[in-house]
Amino acid sequence: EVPLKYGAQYTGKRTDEAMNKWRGNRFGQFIHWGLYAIPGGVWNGKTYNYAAEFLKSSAKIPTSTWDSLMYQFNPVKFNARQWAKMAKQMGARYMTITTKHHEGFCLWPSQYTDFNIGNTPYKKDILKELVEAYNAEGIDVNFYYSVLDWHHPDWRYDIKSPEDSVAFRRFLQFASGQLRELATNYPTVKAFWFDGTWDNSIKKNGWWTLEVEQMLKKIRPGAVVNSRLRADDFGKRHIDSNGKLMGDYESGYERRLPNPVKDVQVTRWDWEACMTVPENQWGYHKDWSVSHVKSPLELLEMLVHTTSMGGNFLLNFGPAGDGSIRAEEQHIARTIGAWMQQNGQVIYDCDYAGWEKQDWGYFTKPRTGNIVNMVVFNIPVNGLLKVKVPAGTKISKATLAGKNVKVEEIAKDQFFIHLPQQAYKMPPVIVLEAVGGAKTNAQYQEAKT
Ligand SMILES: C[C@@H]1N[C@@H](c2nc3ccccc3[nH]2)[C@H](O)[C@@H]1O
Repeated sequence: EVPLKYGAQYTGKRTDEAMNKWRGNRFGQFIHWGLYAIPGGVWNGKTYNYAAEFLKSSAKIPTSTWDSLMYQFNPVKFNARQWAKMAKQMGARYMTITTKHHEGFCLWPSQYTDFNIGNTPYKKDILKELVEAYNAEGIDVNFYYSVLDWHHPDWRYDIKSPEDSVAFRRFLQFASGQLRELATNYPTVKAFWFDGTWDNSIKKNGWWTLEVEQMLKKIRPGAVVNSRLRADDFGKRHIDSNGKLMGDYESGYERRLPNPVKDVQVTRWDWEACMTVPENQWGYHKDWSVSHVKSPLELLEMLVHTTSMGGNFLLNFGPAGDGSIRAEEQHIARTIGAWMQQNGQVIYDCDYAGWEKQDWGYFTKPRTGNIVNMVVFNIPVNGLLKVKVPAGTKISKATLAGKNVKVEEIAKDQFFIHLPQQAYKMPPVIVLEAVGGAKTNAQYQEAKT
């Protein structure tokens, strides 16, 4: 091991109450909302198909022009309570909001920059409205914060001169101040989701990333911080030079999920995947016809896949500039919500079962008891669902929607589960009572980084 001052501060999963709640939440709503939602990917009559929140760069818009969008921000259809009710109905247990994205515009009245909601026609503190509305629905609120800031004159992509060092040190003070005010003024915040931390300027200031993590946890004991913030003494990010995860959970899965067979080592720590509905749109884009738009079922399968590997799934919504939620996203919330209403118990507080992944779908395991859940996405044509279980496991009971289903042993540690013949519109859940059987030795090598 190399001695590190700014590397991982601990190893293994946190087991304090705040982290157990963060882990058990399992399903979150990501919200990307900022000035980029006003043009929605279209500039001077031209549609840019790249991510809408990058329109400033894809349309090569000067900062002064982009920043004047602030004077147009007046979301007349914004209703925080309606958003929160929709998220509740979807079954989200937490919500992560972009307090400030790469453009540098702040959804809260920051004392550290005028480029904030207070100087828009809307004027009011949108962040406060959202925190209160979501907390009132029993939904935890986490803050996304982009360190990368296209607006701030002291931002640097790299440090190549003494002037760069002086400017960037001022920038880091600015960012620390903003984070302090976010942690202090919104005391119910539960976690911080850092982004925009991949540039050399941050890699060369790993000390600051540890200082921020420690400051936030001092102001908000129990706060959860993602690995994406952190760089160690040598600029290694997420995982330090000794192969140890920094921060409280691994946050490298952006628009992709770990493979349930090849990437099973991800289960050794907490992690979260964030996902767009189109191929690559986080902010509102007027034209979703240019790429595949994932169906509610595709997204539900990703949620179950994530839970089955011990991770959290953060599904993105990009509200329009007027504060409305587009029809596709409302449909997703309703459809997933209907299934979660009946089956949330196989997601919330559930984890990796340690059983071998099979083609029919995914296993999840509640924290306590000898239950293993099967979420079936691929229904066998003959109605006989073949299940392999760890050596020596006996299945004492199997139920589908509370009714017993026949379990027929067909070989050592292999069973047919007789599925009721019906049209399955949504994935059925089979609850197994399983006893005995050694947990498959899901031990894995420490990551070699
Ligand atoms: C969580 C996601 N991360 C941001 C992002 N910025 C990027 C810059 C370069 C390459 C990929 C990026 N994703 C996206 O805009 C979104 O906020």
